[in-house]
Amino acid sequence: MMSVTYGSTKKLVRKLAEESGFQVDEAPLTFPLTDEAEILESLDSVLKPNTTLVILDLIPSNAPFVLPPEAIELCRSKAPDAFLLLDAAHGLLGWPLKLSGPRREYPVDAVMTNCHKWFCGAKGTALLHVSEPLQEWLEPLVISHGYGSDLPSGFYWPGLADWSSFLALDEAMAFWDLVGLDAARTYCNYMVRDAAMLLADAWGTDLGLPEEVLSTMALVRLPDFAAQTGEQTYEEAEAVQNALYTRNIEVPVKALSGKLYVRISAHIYNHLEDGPDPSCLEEGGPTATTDDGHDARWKYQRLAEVVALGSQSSTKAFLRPGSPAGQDGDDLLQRLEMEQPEWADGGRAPAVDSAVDSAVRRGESWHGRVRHVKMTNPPVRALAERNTGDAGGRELLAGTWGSPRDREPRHPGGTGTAVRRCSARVVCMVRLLGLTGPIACGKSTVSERLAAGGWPVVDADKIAHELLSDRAGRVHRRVVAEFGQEVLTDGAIDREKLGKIVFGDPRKRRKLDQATHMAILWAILQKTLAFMLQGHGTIVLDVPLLLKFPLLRRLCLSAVLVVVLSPEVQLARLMSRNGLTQEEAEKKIASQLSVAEQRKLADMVIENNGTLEELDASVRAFQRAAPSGWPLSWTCGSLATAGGLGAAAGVQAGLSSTTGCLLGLLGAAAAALCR
Ligand SMILES: CC(C)(COP(=O)(O)OP(=O)(O)OC[C@H]1O[C@@H](n2cnc3c(N)ncnc32)[C@H](O)[C@@H]1O)[C@@H](O)C(=O)NCCC(=O)NCCS
Ligand SMILES: Nc1ncnc2c1ncn2[C@@H]1O[C@H](COP(=O)(O)OP(=O)(O)OP(=O)(O)O)[C@@H](O)[C@H]1O
Repeated sequence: MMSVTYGSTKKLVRKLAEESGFQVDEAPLTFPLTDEAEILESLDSVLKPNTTLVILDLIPSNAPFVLPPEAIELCRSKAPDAFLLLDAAHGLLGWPLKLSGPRREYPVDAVMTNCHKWFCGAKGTALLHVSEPLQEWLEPLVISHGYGSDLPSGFYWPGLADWSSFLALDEAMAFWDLVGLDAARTYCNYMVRDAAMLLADAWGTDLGLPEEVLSTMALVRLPDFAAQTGEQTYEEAEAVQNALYTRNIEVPVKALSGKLYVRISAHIYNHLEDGPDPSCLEEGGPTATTDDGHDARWKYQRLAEVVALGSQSSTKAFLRPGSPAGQDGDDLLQRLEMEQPEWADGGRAPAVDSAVDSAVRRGESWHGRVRHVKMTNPPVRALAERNTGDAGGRELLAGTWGSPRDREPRHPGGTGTAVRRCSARVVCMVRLLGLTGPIACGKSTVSERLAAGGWPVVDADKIAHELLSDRAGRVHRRVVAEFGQEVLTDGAIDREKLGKIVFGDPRKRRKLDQATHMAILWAILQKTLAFMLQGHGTIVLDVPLLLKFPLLRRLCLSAVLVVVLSPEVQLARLMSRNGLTQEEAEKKIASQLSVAEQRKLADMVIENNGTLEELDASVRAFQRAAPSGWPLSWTCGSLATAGGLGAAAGVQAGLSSTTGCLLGLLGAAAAALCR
């Protein structure tokens, strides 16, 4: 391990060493560190061929540099048999930690990290990843029901575990999908470097680490205090840290190479004015630093000021803030409060406080409140909007997905109302999400992912194919009657032939629509009802020509998600997927509404110009951020409308007109009552 390895890890290793008699070597480091090569040299000096265990911090808490990936190669070459363990406690935001796959950057034997720090999960959540060949070494601390099955099962049943923190991780992941981890990291990095410079300038000192190894934290050397002599120790660091704490400043102080350093951090929930404008993320690097004197950086200013004043007084006075003014020198806190009254109440940024208060007043649920606070925080909102990049993203952030009723207080009438409302929701809760977009935009690709995330999909294209291929069916009959034998191959409708006819001719396309659309709608309703009866809460209706089904769109759907892409990418993907010439592909595209027109249908938009990985991230973010639950009246409205439409379709499908009319009337009455 290194001299800066985390304190509790060191204690554990030393205890194990005492018990088993192995030797512990610490790679020494001298601060300030000027070059990351010093880290490698230091490691090189302690690694031996018979080293059995190497524990490295990805970002050591005591000296937060990002471990150079070459350190892993070095360990592998100098200590080939060692078990390599990476402690990535600060890694889930600090560094793009890749555990597997060809671009695995830290190919170690095991990685562990908490999820509650930078990742914003609940306390008690963590991640342990062990490389496959070594997984058989791994034993849960408690042997229980799952033991002996596959590896994860062995860990699942340790007894009276409380799963709530673990389950809440979904919320954290959805949050990061929205905000974008890479952008967040960059934002924090600029902010922390900015703050570190400010402090070093104010104190006339230097940084403990070179800028290029910083992630979301930095070390800044404290100025020497008046009576300070010789090497500074851990105890002195602790005393200064406590002295700052009593002045409403919470910052870790470290003693490194005989000097004291503060470790500062930046997270995205820091108030916008604390750091750079998110425009620093645009190409060309950092632009705006907040140097215009408004209350930007007030926390850092305050730290700078308190320490600067402290360093002028005697160390003794600084360490005894409670002493009355005049005795033992200055009472710093009193002086500061006179000079900067707004600093006296210390602590939290006012904007966050008021956001929490107003959310609580509105009676939002815990999740809603957390999301509200996170999303109304200016830098978080700016980053998330930048990440999702469209009005759809903003809708999600504002939590307005679905009916405005979702924003009402959850349980205004007390527990009884809450329970009644909940049971009504359990019985009737269903959301029908329309998924549409121009040809080859990626609807099927998106719906596959939504289905993998647990939302069943009704696929209109697939329904159309099934209807066309049913030789005994009405649709088959009507199409053959309309287009003749020339669309058949071996007695079956040949979609390629039919496509060639209709995609070049709007009149023929209309004929095909007339022959198919009612039956398609009917089948959509049947399949949707089947999914509803199976108890699904959200059902996706993948309907490419949603515009042609206005009743379905307006009356039944909770929201419409449109997948869009640029015309060039669309053309390329269509040609490549269907093996079409440019002319054929252009004909198909021209037979539909333009991308711009389809956008107008959208309650939410997913852009699909990027890679499949990017699409994955957008879909996951969308799915996680979607609210659960759907107000009863909307569901009744949807059901009733579905009933009405179903009746109409039923007539079309051959039921008696009286039955159809009765069903339709019932549906319409229910819809009118409920909406
Ligand atoms: C024309 C047919 C035979 C072509 O079949 P093929 O297998 O080549 O294409 P596929 O069915 O996968 O459709 C691909 C895409 O073409 C577009 N498209 C299909 N039909 C139409 C149409 N009538 N008008 C405009 N665009 C259409 C949609 O974007 C669809 O996603 C087939 O699409 C069809 O039967 N269409 C009529 C039924 C319909 O409207 N389907 C869309 C479901 S809402
Ligand atoms: N982000 C992406 N990167 C690369 N290829 C993609 C991406 N998204 C979709 N594709 C590919 O583009 C093609 C069209 O996607 P898909 O079939 O999902 O579109 P669609 O909207 O369902 O098409 P249609 O309108 O014909 O039903 C497919 O070959 C798919 O694999």
